[in-house]
Amino acid sequence: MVAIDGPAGSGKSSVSKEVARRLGWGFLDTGAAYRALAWHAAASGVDTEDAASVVSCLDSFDYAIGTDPAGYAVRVGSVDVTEAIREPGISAIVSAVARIPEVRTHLIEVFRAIMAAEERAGIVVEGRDITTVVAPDAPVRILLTASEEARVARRSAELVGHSVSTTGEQLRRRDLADSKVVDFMNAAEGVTTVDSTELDFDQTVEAVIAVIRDSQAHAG
Ligand SMILES: Nc1ncnc2c1ncn2[C@@H]1O[C@H](COP(=O)(O)OP(=O)(O)OP(=O)(O)O)[C@@H](O)[C@H]1O
Ligand SMILES: Nc1ccn([C@@H]2O[C@H](COP(=O)(O)O)[C@@H](O)[C@H]2O)c(=O)n1
Repeated sequence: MVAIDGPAGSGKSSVSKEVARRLGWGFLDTGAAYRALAWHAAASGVDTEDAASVVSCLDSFDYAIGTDPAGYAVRVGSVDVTEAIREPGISAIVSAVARIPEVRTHLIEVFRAIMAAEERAGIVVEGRDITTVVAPDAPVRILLTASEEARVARRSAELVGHSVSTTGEQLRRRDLADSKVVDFMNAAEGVTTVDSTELDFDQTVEAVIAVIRDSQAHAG
């Protein structure tokens, strides 16, 4: 198993997905669950700033996600929310949902169950607290970083019709809120940092695979 953490826009999901595809492994995007819960709470008419109300949504949160890096759907009940959870409106409210302890406890159990059920030879799991909380014993743990400037530029290239300054402001606000809950800016002991600021996408994938190969070689 490979655990990858990092700040918003550092390339966690795109790089992890490609690494998993090349290795023939599964891929788990944990941020999708927090986003889907934020979507579910909003769709249920709940005030996402009110922790008790969000917690009351957990019983009806029927969440499913695939682990095939070639393509996976995110579902809440019978609704495919794969696209909807990427909307800036969800990005704006997800941190308030993710800071609630009961939510984190619940979703960490969901992640561990998905990881345990993976049938491929391994799984790449990415998020904010995978290296430290969800899977601190993972054989390979990586902090994927990039300068704020590079991350804003990459995210802006994806979000057509949004100004760079608005995108940058949203990314900074989300990192600030999220980093009050978990530390994904500094590598914990035993975690290898991959800084992609000066790397293109393919070089970053190669750098992550090199860390995995190195760890496998040392494990014998
Ligand atoms: N090394 C790189 N060079 C250039 N572009 C990159 C690189 N790594 C990732 N990207 C691009 O940056 C964008 C953001 O990447 P991605 O969505 O994977 O980040 P993330 O860390 O999962 O973000 P978030 O936490 O906000 O979901 C994507 O368009 C991705 O293709
Ligand atoms: N392990 C994680 C993963 C995500 N979060 C929260 O979810 C938000 C969305 O994550 P993305 O990776 O899809 O951007 C993120 O901003 C965090 O609030 C988390 O807390 N822990």
